Amino acid sequence: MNVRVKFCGLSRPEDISAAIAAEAAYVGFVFFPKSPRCVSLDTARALALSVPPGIAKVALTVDADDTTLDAIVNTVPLDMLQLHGHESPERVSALRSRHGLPIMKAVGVSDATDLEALDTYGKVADQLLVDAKPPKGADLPGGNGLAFDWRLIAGRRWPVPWMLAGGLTPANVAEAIRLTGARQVDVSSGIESAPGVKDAGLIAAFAAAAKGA
Ligand SMILES: O=C(O)c1ccccc1NCC(=O)[C@H](O)[C@H](O)COP(=O)(O)O
Repeated sequence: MNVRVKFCGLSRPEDISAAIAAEAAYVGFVFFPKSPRCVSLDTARALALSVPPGIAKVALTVDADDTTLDAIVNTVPLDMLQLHGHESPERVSALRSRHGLPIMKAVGVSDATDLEALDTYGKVADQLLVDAKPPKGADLPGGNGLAFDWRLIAGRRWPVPWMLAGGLTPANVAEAIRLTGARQVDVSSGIESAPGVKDAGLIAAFAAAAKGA
């Protein structure tokens, strides 16, 4: 299956090289100060400028205010915004108009009651990121390396493209794709040798496993 892969939380030139070699469809830059993957505007700009055409550059933010988002969008050449906080459907629509960029809204899933939010955001976002819900009290709203029960979304479809995320690794991504029917997958922790440190071997292995699913 031709599965499209997003590598999230890249922070070094060698991460971009590994993502290019692995035929990434998307690369993600994290702008969340508490994250070990957080990049400065200057770093993100330099990395984004090194990404060849055909790979979408995504900025990940968490309940960011307009000033912060304006600075990101005006500094970093981007193709998409990923909203990973509690942004309302109205905020998603407003940011889509304000920045003229497609919006991917992350929705955390832990049980069936979380699925309604996917239907709601599927009406206003350009893409959905179907992620694991962070545990209560977690420092990070995403990127925790935790998976949810993929059977919850087996056979589910939404009116916009969607991406599966949460605890994916080279070892489990093929099974996750088989169970959910995902055509796009997103990974961060599962391609790291330590928090925030991407590993080129794991990036290659993840892409091979996803594309071979
Ligand atoms: O990666 C972070 O540090 C992060 C911080 C704040 C919000 C979201 C964050 N990451 C999201 C992702 O990298 C992924 O989109 C997704 O949550 C999957 O992450 P993982 O389970 O680590 O593969």
